[in-house]
Amino acid sequence: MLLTREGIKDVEKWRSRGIKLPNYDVEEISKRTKESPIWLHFGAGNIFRGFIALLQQNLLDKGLIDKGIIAVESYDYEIIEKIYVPYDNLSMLVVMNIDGTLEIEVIGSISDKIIADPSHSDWERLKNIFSNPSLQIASFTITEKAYNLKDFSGEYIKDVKEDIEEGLDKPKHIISKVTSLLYERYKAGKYPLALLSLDNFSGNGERLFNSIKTIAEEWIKKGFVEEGFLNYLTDSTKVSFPLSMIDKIVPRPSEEVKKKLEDLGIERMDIIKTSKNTIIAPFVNAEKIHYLVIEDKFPNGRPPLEEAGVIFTDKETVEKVERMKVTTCLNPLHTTLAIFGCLLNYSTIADEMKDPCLKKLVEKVGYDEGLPVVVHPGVLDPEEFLREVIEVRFPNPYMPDTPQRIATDTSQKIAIRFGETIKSYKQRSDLKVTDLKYIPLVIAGWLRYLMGLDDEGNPMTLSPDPLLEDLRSHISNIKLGDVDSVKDNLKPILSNVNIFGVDLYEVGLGERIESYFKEFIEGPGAVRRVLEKYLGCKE
Ligand SMILES: NC(=O)C1=CN([C@@H]2O[C@H](COP(=O)(O)OP(=O)(O)OC[C@H]3O[C@@H](n4cnc5c(N)ncnc54)[C@H](O)[C@@H]3O)[C@@H](O)[C@H]2O)C=CC1
Ligand SMILES: O=P(O)(O)OC[C@H]1O[C@](O)(CO)[C@@H](O)[C@@H]1O
Repeated sequence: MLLTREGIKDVEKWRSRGIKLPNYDVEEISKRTKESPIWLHFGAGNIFRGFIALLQQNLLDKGLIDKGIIAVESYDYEIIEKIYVPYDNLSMLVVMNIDGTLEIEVIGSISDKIIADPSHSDWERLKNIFSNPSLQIASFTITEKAYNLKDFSGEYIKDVKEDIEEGLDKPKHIISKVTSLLYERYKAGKYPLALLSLDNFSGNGERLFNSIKTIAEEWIKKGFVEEGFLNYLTDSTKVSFPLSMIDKIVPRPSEEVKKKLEDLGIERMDIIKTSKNTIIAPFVNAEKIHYLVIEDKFPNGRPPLEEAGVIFTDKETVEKVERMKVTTCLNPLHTTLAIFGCLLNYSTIADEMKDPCLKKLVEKVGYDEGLPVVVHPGVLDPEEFLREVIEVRFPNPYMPDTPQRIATDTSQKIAIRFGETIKSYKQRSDLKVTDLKYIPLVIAGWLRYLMGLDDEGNPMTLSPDPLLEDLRSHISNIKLGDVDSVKDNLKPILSNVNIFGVDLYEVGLGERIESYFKEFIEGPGAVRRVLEKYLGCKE
């Protein structure tokens, strides 16, 4: 059995194996989408295929719409060559239920794919789509770092610098590419459009807006575009940047799932790692539970995604719900498990939840330190959400999620995941920052992680992170077992407002973190001993 448009025509074969097929004519929908595109999605990776495309498939299945989504890849073209082209843009979603059952569904709602590179023939097509009045949404799952125009010293990064100098014709950075494409839309008739960031961080829409605006302003200064373009971008009845909160755990594809699919007779299910480090397969494995809350600001209309379970609401509610998830009830816990999971040599998040120390640590970070500063968003209940994360989602033994995946880019996430809670404690008159014990313990754990040695003292591979070299230049002066070697080496990190959102010494936590760190490096096994000491979790 082949996952291709031809292959899925043998309907009985797929259905007899319990695999759900699109309830619509995939070819016909693809044709209509190309004639009159409504939705482009930048970032053709796992979450797009396993969540966003599923929502559109639900609407297509119900006959509520007649167009799919066009996947756009601006960074890792191998994804398109190896995972889209050979499978006619189809993907296979494998939902891992908590009772071990799998729900398998072929997703046909990705109607076309585009390589967003000015030197590729697709670029003209992309410009045409951006000039088409029918387009309603350009959405993004491109990872948090892709929105950055500057490095930590405040300088434009190389590609951005060159894009600013060279103008609209050959942009390299995704934000310059999108700004250049928006200029096509502006020239074609100032048509409305929603630019929807679905990346997992606070104020995602605002950050997308600010980055695009910065490029537009630089191009105005250079005379490449006129002021009117900026007016178009800043007029929310024309171009909107809705905020969103996205939540579905979509781990990297697992070998076990691949084998199960092959056992069902499905061929060519190989997992690949691209040269840009994307780990991807023709299938996507994911949990069933998901939440998507979006600010309802779509100047050119949108598909009725509420019929697929999306919550549309106002900006304030999205902000609250997003703060709840990203800064207290899910992602800080995930990062906690990532750091200590790597140090203690765990290979799945679910296994970590069986470790009494780690379960207790996430309970402390979530219930004791996070919940007190959460503002109830109304549309979801924080305590219930947190309970579901700790009791149902993280412990799902069938989810092949790894601490190493979540540890990726920690330096980019830590300000939001922990810094926001620290700031809230600082602002509240009834709370003291120095009441925080477990968040500082996790931050000290991250510094210990950066030593690149597990708790036994064996070398471990650190997950990719754009600041890794920089951070390691300080940490590598410190030796496991030599508390005196700490000296002032942690100071440049812990005082860096760009990393934590606050200077941890100024708020009164720097010394506490240093002290936990010193305990963590006392020698092999110290990480486990320190957790036992502070959590009282020794079995
Ligand atoms: N995987 C998950 O469970 C969830 C992910 N998300 C968000 O989606 C993002 C992507 O996640 P996945 O699709 O699972 O990862 P992935 O690794 O499968 O795909 C990453 C995508 O981002 C693109 N990308 C990476 N760096 C880029 C850059 N500098 N410029 C432009 N594009 C770039 C890649 O080319 C690829 O299309 C996450 O960082 C997160 O913000 C949100 C909710 C759940
Ligand atoms: O740490 P990241 O890369 O943002 O991923 C966090 C994980 O948790 C989630 O926030 C769950 O929604 C997903 O983004 C992802 O599975």
